[in-house]
Amino acid sequence: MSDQVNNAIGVLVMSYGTPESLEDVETYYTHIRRGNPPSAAQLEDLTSRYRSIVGGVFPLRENTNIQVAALQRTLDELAGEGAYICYQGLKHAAPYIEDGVAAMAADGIKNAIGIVLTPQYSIMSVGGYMKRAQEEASKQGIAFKSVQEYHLHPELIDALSKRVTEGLDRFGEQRADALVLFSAHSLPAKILEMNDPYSDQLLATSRAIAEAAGVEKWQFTWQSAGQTGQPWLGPDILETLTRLSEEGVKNVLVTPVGFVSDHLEVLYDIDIEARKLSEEHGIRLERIRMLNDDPQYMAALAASVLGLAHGGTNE
Ligand SMILES: CC1=C(CCC(=O)O)c2cc3nc(cc4[nH]c(cc5[nH]c(cc1n2)c(C)c5CCC(=O)O)c(CCC(=O)O)c4C)C(CCC(=O)O)=C3C
Ligand SMILES: [Fe+2]
Repeated sequence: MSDQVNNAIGVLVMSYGTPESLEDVETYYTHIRRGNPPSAAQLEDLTSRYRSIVGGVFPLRENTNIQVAALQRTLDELAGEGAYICYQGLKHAAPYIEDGVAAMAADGIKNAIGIVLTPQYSIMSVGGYMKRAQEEASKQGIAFKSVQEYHLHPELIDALSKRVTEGLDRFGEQRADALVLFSAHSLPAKILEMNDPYSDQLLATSRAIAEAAGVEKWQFTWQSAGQTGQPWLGPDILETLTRLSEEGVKNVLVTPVGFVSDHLEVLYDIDIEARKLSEEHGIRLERIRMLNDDPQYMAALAASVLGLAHGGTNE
């Protein structure tokens, strides 16, 4: 098959990946740790966090599947069936990024575009996905371009601002007192020395949503930092919530801007861990509904892919 040219453009849709099952957590965690197996205590800690969010199926796996299928439908509608073919490529689970590119090659695809299911660029995060995809594409003889970021796409901002409005409405009479707390996955603080755009892009997304939703009371905080012995970007959401409670804040709408799915960092780190601390501090914590396969999110992804296909360049 691979000697036959396929004129469709391959779209490599990349996401973090999640274990297949609770038995698979060790393999997954070892991959995240670049081949170093976790200690028994680290493994138990991660497994127990998954146990508290997983009801048979791992939410991120299902949500990535749903997102890729919805993006395929959106591209079919916009460009005609067969013009673009989506493939999944995961960072830390099968089908890995390299598997996705190899599947394109097996189908005879010669031109491909990569896009990651997170809106902001960072050398350590999106840059890592793109490097692996580009390397495999070169090996397979596929011309590859990548969408670097889409953190200010109007459809994305509009979709998120609607969710903020809807989340604030849940506070009822307390709505005017509620504070919108934007959050994103922390990264090792050494990215600050690399001139990385990550934090500026996260703030730009947050500011644009606040403006679109007419929100005046908002802050940004980090979440889900790793324990590596090195400093990570802060303040962490748990510290921020403690400080807010000391300042008398009683109603907080957590709005993750770097995540687009229901998964561990949302369902555990916010919904269980941050909520528990908030309750102890007398804060009512609500969270926006995640985008998952929101049609406007799909429109933002599709427009980014089509923009690059029609002559846009890698930045
Ligand atoms: C920037 C960023 C995003 C957002 C952008 C993107 O989506 O790419 C993200 C998302 C996610 N991170 C996830 C899970 C984990 N990340 C870990 C560890 C790490 N994350 C890092 C960064 C990021 N991570 C980093 C620098 C590490 C340290 C190790 C390393 O240098 O790579 C660990 C190890 C244990 C722990 O630290 O808790 C786990 C289990 C899941 C899946 C959840 C599920 O399965 O439902 C998702 C969506
Ligand atoms: Fe992570």
